[in-house]
Amino acid sequence: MNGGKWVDPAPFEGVRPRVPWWVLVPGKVKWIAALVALVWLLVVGVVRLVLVVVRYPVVTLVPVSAAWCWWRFGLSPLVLALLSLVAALTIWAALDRGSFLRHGWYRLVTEWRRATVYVPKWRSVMRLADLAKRDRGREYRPKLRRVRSEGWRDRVRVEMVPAQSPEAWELRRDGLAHSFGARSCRVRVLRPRVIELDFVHRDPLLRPLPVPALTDSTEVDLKRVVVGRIETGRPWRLRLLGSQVLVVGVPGAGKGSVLWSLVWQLAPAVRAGLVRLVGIDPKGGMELGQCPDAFDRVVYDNGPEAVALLEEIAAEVKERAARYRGVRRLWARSTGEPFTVLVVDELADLIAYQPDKQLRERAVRAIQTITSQGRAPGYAVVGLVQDPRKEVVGFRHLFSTRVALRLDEPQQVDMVLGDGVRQRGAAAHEISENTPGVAWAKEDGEREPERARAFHVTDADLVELSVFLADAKVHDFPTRPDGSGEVAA
Ligand SMILES: Nc1ncnc2c1ncn2[C@@H]1O[C@H](COP(=O)(O)OP(=O)(O)OP(=O)(O)O)[C@@H](O)[C@H]1O
Repeated sequence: MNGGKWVDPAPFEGVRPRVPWWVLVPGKVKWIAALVALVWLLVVGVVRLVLVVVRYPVVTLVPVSAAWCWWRFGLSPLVLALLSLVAALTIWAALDRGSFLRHGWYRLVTEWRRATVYVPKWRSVMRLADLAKRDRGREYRPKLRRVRSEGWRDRVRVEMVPAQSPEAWELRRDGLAHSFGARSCRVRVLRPRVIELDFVHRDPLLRPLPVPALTDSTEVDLKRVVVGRIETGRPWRLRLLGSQVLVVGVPGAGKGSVLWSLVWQLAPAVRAGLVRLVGIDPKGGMELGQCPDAFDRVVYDNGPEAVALLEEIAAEVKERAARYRGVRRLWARSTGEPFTVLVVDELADLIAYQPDKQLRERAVRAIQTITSQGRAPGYAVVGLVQDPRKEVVGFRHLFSTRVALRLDEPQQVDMVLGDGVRQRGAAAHEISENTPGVAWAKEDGEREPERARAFHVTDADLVELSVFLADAKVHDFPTRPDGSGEVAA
């Protein structure tokens, strides 16, 4: 003892044995923890198994069913079942190829591509493309979700890592396409944190589309006029009511086909007087002169006559707008007034290349009035242009629907479709010369642009259109002198 304190005469100097903490946990708790861990492992295993079956239903369920069939009934019934399956699939493919591809073949392709392309390469591509991030020793890797193959493209759903934006993926589109063996890659945002990558393997718009048959039905929906087909096979619809349309493309890109597809679909309504077409063709009638019967009025010039027509329409727009003010917000059939579509081929000839400054300025003012105020009173402008530069169409923003056919430079795509749309994949400057009529279209307010092809309206179709739209004429047939009315053979 030292002043009331205990002093150990011989302190223990050996290494104290270190026992793991769980040794100290009471036995009962250990048993419960082991049970919970076992159940957890079991649940994880079952969930993983279910996920594998959900992701690869064909390659898991078919062999498992075959094995069960063999074990239960023997080899001969199994062979018979497999032959019946092949026969059923062949009949299905022969009877309805579309549904066989969609629900049968593409499912198999989906599983194949997921298992052989996306899963094996995902981790390394994400790391090399700098899309996976490390923080405090933990790796944050984008998650590969659902894969769907549609033949021409694979849709790969991805859950981004925190703090990642779709722009990071848009910047790496080319690298991703090469890494996963696709021709191109596009990025679409589905919802917060989830994007879908389209890996495109071939162009579904390679073949020209014939125009549909002309009908007598005047029930054309001016908000969704079908002018062709989009990549997925659905109709390509252009909005005329409540919108202004700008179509841009280099010579030979197929601007004419977009224009005539519109006119073709409007033809029954034009014939019934529900829609009025007015045209200006500064190329002297090279384009609109192919079917003048479609137009209520048409001017083949970019001079005073064309400007006077524009000013007349601008005045009509103002007058109708004044009448509608406070009564209705948007034109409707019930007004009894025709919906007017002003078609201007080579818009730049009127508003940029016209050498007379006064005429040019008057044309710009009139077109600006029609595009900015024409929406509500039922006036739509369809402007066709080869060159989208600012000096040429300084008020591109007034056109709420913009169509970019084949263009020369990437900057032109930005000018037509707006900033950032090309980065998402709308590469109008990469459209092939061999596919005229293919375009990227974008409506204001919609994030994603659509790739589509307009109907191919041939010269023969235009003759048919002229006949359809020409006023009914009564022809006098030669009659016999006796007045019997029979035509001599
Ligand atoms: N949708 C289409 N499908 C198939 N071929 C098309 C299509 N559109 C146009 N073509 C063909 O491409 C060629 C050029 O088309 P078009 O004259 O319409 O181009 P454009 O852009 O109007 O040219 P320009 O500016 O010189 O008038 C024509 O031979 C036409 O037959």
